[in-house]
Amino acid sequence: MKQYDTIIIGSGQAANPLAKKLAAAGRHTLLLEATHIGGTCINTGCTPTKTMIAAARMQYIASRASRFGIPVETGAIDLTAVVKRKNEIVASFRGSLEKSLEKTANLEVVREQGVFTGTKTVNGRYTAEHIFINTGARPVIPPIPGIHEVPYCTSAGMLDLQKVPEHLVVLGSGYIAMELGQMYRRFGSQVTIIERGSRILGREDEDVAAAVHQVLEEDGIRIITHASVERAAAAGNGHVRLTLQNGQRLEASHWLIATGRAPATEALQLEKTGITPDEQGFIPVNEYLETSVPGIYALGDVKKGPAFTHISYNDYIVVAENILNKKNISIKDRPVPYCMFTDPELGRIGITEQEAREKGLAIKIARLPLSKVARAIETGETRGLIKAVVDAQNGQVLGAAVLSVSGGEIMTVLQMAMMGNIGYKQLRNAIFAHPLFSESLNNLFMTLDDD
Ligand SMILES: Cc1cc2nc3c(=O)[nH]c(=O)nc-3n(C[C@H](O)[C@H](O)[C@H](O)COP(=O)(O)OP(=O)(O)OC[C@H]3O[C@@H](n4cnc5c(N)ncnc54)[C@H](O)[C@@H]3O)c2cc1C
Ligand SMILES: NC(=O)c1ccc[n+]([C@@H]2O[C@H](COP(=O)([O-])OP(=O)(O)OC[C@H]3O[C@@H](n4cnc5c(N)ncnc54)[C@H](O)[C@@H]3O)[C@@H](O)[C@H]2O)c1
Repeated sequence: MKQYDTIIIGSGQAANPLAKKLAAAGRHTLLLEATHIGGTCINTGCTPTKTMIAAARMQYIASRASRFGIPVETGAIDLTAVVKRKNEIVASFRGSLEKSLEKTANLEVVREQGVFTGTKTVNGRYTAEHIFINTGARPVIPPIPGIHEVPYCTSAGMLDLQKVPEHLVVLGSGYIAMELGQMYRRFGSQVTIIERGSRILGREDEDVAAAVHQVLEEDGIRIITHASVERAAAAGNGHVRLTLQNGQRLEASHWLIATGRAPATEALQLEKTGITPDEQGFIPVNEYLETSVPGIYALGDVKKGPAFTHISYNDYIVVAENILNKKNISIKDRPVPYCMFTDPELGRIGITEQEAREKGLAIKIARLPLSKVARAIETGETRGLIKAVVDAQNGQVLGAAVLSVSGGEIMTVLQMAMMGNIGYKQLRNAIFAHPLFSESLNNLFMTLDDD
């Protein structure tokens, strides 16, 4: 049995900085990774999608150039070149991470799947007092009759296609569906999105989701809501025939399943540690990310909660500070900003209007269409809106949605205001450089000018 101070299972977004930090603090650390160093974010998530979405935006800009007086001829996109650029960027990110882990003293990286064989024992030969589980999540495949007899893709497979799909049908309408659906539409595919709920982006406010819906329809994407696939069957030449619950039939050259992600806990054999996952397989943790077994922690998507890279990274900060610096940092009430990388982007922070009303909070809503923003008009990017939820009593910003070019960056300005307790009246009168998108925060909060 090899004894370590720390074992980390999975090279996710918390694992890598944590491994380096603990090793540097003199703790003999083992990092086990089943496939690629860098986890989902670098290999099949954020990095590759945002790299390819940049190509789709380039195509969009080129296609509109003549409206700006610039004579640009656009043709079919070269998907092979797009994928090659993506592979190079992914390889460079992964390569530099691998190198930095390799040269970390006190750290061993082993390419193995981690499986518990005892409370604090992994793979029958490694043991440690502290064990961190950072194994992430995998796509959920819904139990649709016929699904396993036809070809379908998950998000990872969509990033390696060498030919633009003729007709891409996307199941689901979360971030993956929105980002990849719009990307392939811009690459030249016919795209249909199927959502079982009454609208896309079910967690967002209705007006915000409606604005995204409008953008996608303007881009030529067909969206079918209240729809579920009753069965799937092969339709010849590699195509798939999907029958909806109302009898409607769709023929897809490619079928993307984007119906959510489930925690990667099955292979861990958690029963050997005494940890009981919840009914969806997530590992329950307390506000310090400790599981029910002292010394074992769960970080990132494998625990329940928002599944984003920056949240997993913050999980690392929380445990590193608490263990090494004897702090008492909790994940309770931490801000959860996020950004959906459609074009325009949807930057989000804090509470939605819907959540605030359900809680019975006294709120004011500030709303500004991008068509009223000088910078948006000048740059020809008037699609979208900015919306903020404000505490009616003390004027503090409680949440915001920014559907705009650079919407994530503008949202971050509002996040900073929330972190610094800067109320809407200060933002309304603040001096922002003209003509920035962020300058429109003056106008956004002028819409609340009742005093
Ligand atoms: C298509 C896509 C796009 C995304 N875009 C964004 C984005 O723009 N912004 C954002 O914030 N988030 C995005 N996300 C989400 C983001 O990728 C995750 O939230 C993030 O990677 C955090 O993951 P993690 O730290 O939990 O672990 P992961 O990054 O999922 O890594 C887990 C690692 O553990 C390994 N592993 C699993 N089981 C075992 C085992 N038993 N033994 C050893 N190793 C194991 C896996 O191989 C993997 O390498 C995206 C996700 C997808 C799928
Ligand atoms: N920009 C980003 O930060 C970003 C980008 C991509 C992914 N992610 C992360 O990846 C995770 C997974 O994303 P996702 O888009 O797969 O899932 P999701 O959970 O966000 O959305 C799934 C959607 O599929 C619908 N759905 C589920 N089953 C269905 C069915 N059988 N038929 C039709 N519709 C169905 C749901 O109603 C929901 O709208 C998210 O939690 C997110 O945190 C983040």
